[in-house]
Amino acid sequence: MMRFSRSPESERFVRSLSKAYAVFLLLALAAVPAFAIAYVHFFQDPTLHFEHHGFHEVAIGVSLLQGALIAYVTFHCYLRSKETFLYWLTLGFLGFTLVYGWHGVFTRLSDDHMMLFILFGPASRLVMAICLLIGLLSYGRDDESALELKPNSFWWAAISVFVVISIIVSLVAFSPWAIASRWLMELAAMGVMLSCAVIIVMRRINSPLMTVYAISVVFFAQSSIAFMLGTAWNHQWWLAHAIFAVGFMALSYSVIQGFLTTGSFSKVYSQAELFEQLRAEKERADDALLKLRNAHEELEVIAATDSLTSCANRRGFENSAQIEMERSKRSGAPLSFVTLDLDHFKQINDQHGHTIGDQVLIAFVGLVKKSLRPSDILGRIGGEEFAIILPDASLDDAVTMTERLRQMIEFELFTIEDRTINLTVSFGVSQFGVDGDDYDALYKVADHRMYRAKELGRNKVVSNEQS
Ligand SMILES: Nc1nc2c(ncn2[C@@H]2O[C@H](COP(=O)(O)OP(=O)(O)OP(=O)(O)O)[C@@H](O)[C@H]2O)c(=O)[nH]1
Repeated sequence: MMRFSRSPESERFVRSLSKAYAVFLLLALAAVPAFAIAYVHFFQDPTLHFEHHGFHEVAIGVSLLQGALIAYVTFHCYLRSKETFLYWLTLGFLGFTLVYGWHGVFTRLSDDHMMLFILFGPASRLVMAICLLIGLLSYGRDDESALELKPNSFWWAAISVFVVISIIVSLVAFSPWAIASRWLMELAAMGVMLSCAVIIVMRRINSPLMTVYAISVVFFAQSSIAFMLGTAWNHQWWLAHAIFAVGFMALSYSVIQGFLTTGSFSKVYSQAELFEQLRAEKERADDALLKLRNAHEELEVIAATDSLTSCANRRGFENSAQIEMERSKRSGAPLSFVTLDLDHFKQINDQHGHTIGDQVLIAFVGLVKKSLRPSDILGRIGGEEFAIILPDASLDDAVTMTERLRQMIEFELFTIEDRTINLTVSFGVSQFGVDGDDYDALYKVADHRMYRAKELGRNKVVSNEQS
């Protein structure tokens, strides 16, 4: 039966297709107002009006409340993240609210002083657009170390500027440039909002919040087009309000999400980003754990190794001996134990110095290791005393092997720094299960026999009590 299966190529193709479709959806969404504007422009009678002062005042009142609330929330985001972008966004909302308020206040003057009523609309959107643009230019570029909260005086100065702007707008409304300034401000607001969208696209800022932000500014830009095509109270004019309101609410939603998560616009994570961070964190933790384990193992090795000769130290040797004795117990294979002590080593130290003595110990260990089987374990018990575990070796095997070793050492000439040193060693041998059932017993017997070898004149192997 034929089955569909995933292949890297098909996966890549679907991924590219999905990405392209996501871009198309965003573009289509951003362009929705344009369709509505075109529809109203071409199919509605532009003289149709809905002049209702009370409704307008309520609508403006609601948007002012939203503006004030969102300015306050943005301000709190700013207090948390100190991002330059966020104080400009706060200023944008604040400026919009303060200037736009007059548009509502002068609703009932619209019949007699149309320009006084109208001009505050584009003025407020232009103020917001400029703040958004300046903020956007600093988006993600803050030098973390230099982030400092603005003093209170800064905010009072900003409020004063917005009040001054409102006064200027009022004055312009009564001037001969009123109509021209309306067009100029509307075009400027549109241009600045579009510039914001272009910057976001050019800088490839595609975090979820900034995507909503981009759509909002495109909505704002289109609301300016609708305002320019409409006249006060007609449907295009109301539609312009609606488009602006949708953009404003979408932007407010972003701010709320920013506030409820990281308090920052640039540091709000999508689910995908969170998973990516989680994966990276886990990788880091696994890596650290592995390093820790390796370090631990290295430490274990160091703790079980003699630093001078690099063979097992007393602790390491005893551990290995325990393991081998357990193995021998389980398998029933013989196991022998040898202790060895260098003869008259003090004389070597006295004659050649301690450093040469060290070199002799190192060379001695090298020689012994060479003659042992890989399964045999050599350990330095202390000073010039060593021990060997011989797995799978009966007492006879151990004696044969030890005798061979004894002779080899006896005839070896250790050459260290132009000095030739001769060495002999005394050995004591014991067998596991015969001379003792645990490490201490086995060691004690072998050590006793080794001292016996010393007594017998050194350079000997002793493996029983009769010697
Ligand atoms: N160079 C060097 N000497 C060591 C080390 N550990 C112990 N020794 C020396 O080994 C010598 C042991 O001396 P003794 O216990 O009298 O034994 P010995 O001279 O070997 O004589 P016998 O064991 O009776 O044959 C001492 O001089 C210690 O200083 C070491 O790490 N390096």
